[in-house]
Order: sequence, then C-alpha cells, then structure tokens
Amino acid sequence: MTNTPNLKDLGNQFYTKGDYDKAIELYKQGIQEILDSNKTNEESNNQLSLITSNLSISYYQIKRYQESLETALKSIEYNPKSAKPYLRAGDAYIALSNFKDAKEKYLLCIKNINTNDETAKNLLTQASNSLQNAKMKQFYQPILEGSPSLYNRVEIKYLDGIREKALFAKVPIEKGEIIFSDLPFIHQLSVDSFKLHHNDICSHCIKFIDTAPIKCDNSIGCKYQYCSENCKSDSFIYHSQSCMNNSDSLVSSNHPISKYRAMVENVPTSTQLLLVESLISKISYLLKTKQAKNCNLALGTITHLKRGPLMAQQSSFNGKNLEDLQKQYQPLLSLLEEAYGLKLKEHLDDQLLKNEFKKLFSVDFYDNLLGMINFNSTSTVIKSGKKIQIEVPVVTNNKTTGKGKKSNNNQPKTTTKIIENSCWGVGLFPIFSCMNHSCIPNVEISNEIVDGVTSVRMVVKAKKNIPAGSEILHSYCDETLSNKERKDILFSQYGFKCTCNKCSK
Ligand SMILES: C[S@@+](CC[C@H](N)C(=O)[O-])C[C@H]1O[C@@H](n2cnc3c(N)ncnc32)[C@H](O)[C@@H]1O
Repeated sequence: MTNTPNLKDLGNQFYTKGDYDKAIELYKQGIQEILDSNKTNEESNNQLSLITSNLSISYYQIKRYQESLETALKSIEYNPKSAKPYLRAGDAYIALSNFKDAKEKYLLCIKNINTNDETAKNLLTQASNSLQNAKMKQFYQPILEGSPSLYNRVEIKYLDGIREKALFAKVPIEKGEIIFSDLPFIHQLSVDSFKLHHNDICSHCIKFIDTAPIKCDNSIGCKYQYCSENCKSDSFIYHSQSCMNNSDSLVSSNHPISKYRAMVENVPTSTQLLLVESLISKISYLLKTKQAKNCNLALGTITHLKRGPLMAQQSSFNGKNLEDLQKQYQPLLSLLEEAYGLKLKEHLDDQLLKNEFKKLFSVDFYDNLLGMINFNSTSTVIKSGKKIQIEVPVVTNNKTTGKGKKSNNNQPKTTTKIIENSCWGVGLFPIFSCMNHSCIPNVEISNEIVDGVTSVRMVVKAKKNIPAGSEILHSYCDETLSNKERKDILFSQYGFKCTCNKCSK
C-alpha cells in the first residue's frame, strides 16, 4: 500500500508524456496492490477511485472506450461522492454514442462538485460544456446518421459558452471536394424579390419557372404558384396555414398565424418576419397533424440554434424596439410554450432542465429569438440563367447622379447594365448553421446548380485541404473587405467580435 502513491504518480508521469500503455500498466499494478492489502476502509476506497479514474482516461486516450467506461463506473462505485469519475463515464458514453446516459453522468458530476473549492472551477466548466455537448449530440446525431455521406465526414461538437457548437472534419478532406449539402429547415423569398418576381418564380423552391405555373388553389387571389405538383404539395406544410382566405379550419382566429398577422399588422413586412411566419406555419402544421417526430425535430432545430441578444447590443436599441419585437414574436412564443408545455410533463423531469426551460421563455426571449433568426439565417441567391437589362446610376468622381437627370456637361445620369436575372431569399439550415465564421475560411458555399437551375440547397466545398479533426469554417462576409468593414458587418449582423487569426493579428 505504501508503494501505491508512487505507482499512481509514476503512471501519471507516463500519462503526461503520452505513453498511455505504460500508464495503464502502472495504474493496474497500483490497483492490484491496494486490493492485495485487503483494506476496505474509506481511505483505500478513495485511493482506488482516484487511480481507477486515471486508468479510465488512459483507456479513453487510446480509444478503448468500453474499458474506459467500465473503469469509470468502477471508480464511481469506490467513491460515489467524487465528481471526476462521472465526467470520465460521461465522456466514454459520448464516445460510445450513448448521449442519454452521458447527460445523466455529467449532471451527477456537476452535483458532486464542491463549488467553494477554487480548483473545482475548471472541472465545473468542463462538466457544464460536456453536458451541453451531450445534449447537442443527442439531437444532431440522428440527423447526421440519416445521411451516411454527412455522418462519415463531419461531426458537430460543443466548444464553449462563447462559440458554442462547431462543425469538424472527421476525415481528411481534399481541396475542391464537396463536403456536404444542406436543405433549409424553412426558407422564404425576400419581400422585394416576391414583389418583383412572384409571376416568374416558384413560391416553394424559389426557382425561376419556364413552363406554365401551377397556381395555388387554396384561395382566390393568392399569388402563390409552383413549378411542379411536388412543390405544391411540399409547400402545403407552410402555405396551407397562411394562405389568405383559406377556408381550411386549420386557420381560425385562434390560430397562431392569425394572431401573428393581427399583431404585426402595423409593422412593415420584412423578410425576417416572413421567415418567422414560415416557422410558425411549419410548427403549427406539425402539431395539428400530430407528427410528433417531425415536430420534435422542428422544435429541436430551433432550440439548438445559436441564440443571443441582437437588439440589446445595437446602438440603435431603445425600449420601443423591444416592445415592437415582443409584439412580433408573441405568437411564436405562445406556440412554443404550448408545444413545450406538452413536452414538459413527459421530459422535463429534472431541475436543471426545468431551469433551462424557464430561461428559454425569459423576458430576453424575444431579443434572443431575433438573434437566433439573424445569427443563423443564410442568404440564398437564385439565378434565372437569363440576362436582363437594368438601369443604374452613373457614378462620377464626386457623387452618384440622380435617375433621369442630365449633368451640367450634358452627360446622361443613368446607364444600362446587363445582369443575370436573380432573386434572393433566406433560409434556416440545420447543419449548415453549425458552421462558424473565419476571415480565412477553408470552405466556400454556394447554391446547388442542377442542369443550369439554381436550387435552395446549399453546397459546402473545400477551398483547401482540410486535415481530419480541423474545424470547418466559412466566411459570413466578403473576406476581401477591410478589417473594419468585416468587423462592423459581423457585429451588426451576427452579434460577435471575430477572433480568427486574420482579425487578431
Ligand atoms: C450560424 S451560428 C454558427 C454556429 C454557432 N457556433 C452555434 O453554436 O450555433 C453563428 C454564431 O456563431 C458564433 N460565431 C461564429 N463564428 C464565430 C467567430 N469566428 N468568433 C466568435 N463567434 C463566432 C456567433 O455567435 C454567431 O452569431
């Protein structure tokens, strides 16, 4: 027994050097010595718990996850009041894709941490981040597994309280490779594009239509039209809820969409509001038609998106803005409360989750929701493949001249320009929105083009070779802009200060 601390310390030395096999050998000898001494008092149990916990992390390092789990559970048995072995067990469960048990172990770890102890702070941060990681993986893993090419190439990990989740390459990826593509969870044509193009665009897939459009027959006077019967039926999820004069009983005055409409009546329509309307429509439809699995997926997708106050950090923010905002989002809030209220009884049985639930619907919820939409929506530009002629102002050295006017020297004030006919929209993409920003990105993004037709599907392509284990990063803005311009855009639109290598130089 007297030798035990030495064997453990010696094992620790090999562990620090990265010689995990040797560390394992020494930890095992140390455990055997204690067992051979036949002492079963508190001190020997604590010793056994410590050394078994170290053995667990050593197995973990060499990817022997089942042994790592078994030794962590043994360590807990020796000393159920300690905290670290629960963290080890949680990590092993994560590696074995058992996220439910991982969450349980992380919660017990947090519970056992003595918060008065300064040295425990790191452990607490680690366990809290790991708990978030388990929750996040539990949600995303089935989505990734649904697409083998996605599952084999990328993984989503929770980093920390600031950057939260991030997308990583699981395997080496070569420059030029298409890593994955993602369809939006909800998408919406921008207000301006709808006004300009509703006659020549499919209201669902937002492609330009060459053939005779299929009109929406839900109600007379509706401007929605589709390129195919498929788009028409897929669109039903959103559109049946919000189609004007819809006689369908789904839309009553009590329906969240109707309430939403009434509340935003005096607020100018924005693309963001349209996106929220789609969100409400989709969730309402899934709830009404009792599609529990899809509804959980929908709710899960929005709760796992990055949130954060948007208005509160803008210089233009004042109380009035927040009031308007509250009016706009109240129906969505009610809908989510209703949906989660139903879930509450079944799933929110532990205190920590209950507290999180309360936070989700706190006063700051509205501002956070706006942040959620802003931080995660991606613009999508749909090209028609056809050229059009537009009139643009002539830019002189001094200023831009006004339309239709002649300058003093009789030069025309406007000129014609041939551009590709295009429209734009925004979408919330489940996997795509997990990607963080870098001003030196390793991927580039674009809309998928099939047979010359642009679609709302976003494609992520490697700009350079990406080693396995590296984070996959794209640029949220034009990376050729100046430092200050990039900084301003990233802060005003996405609410963060960029700390990538280029910005921190
Ligand atoms: C589309 S989300 C990206 C995924 C996000 N990390 C999450 O957990 O959902 C965009 C948000 O991630 C964070 N983010 C992305 N890139 C960042 C960076 N380079 N530095 C700091 N925060 C970043 C910001 O909060 C931003 O609003």
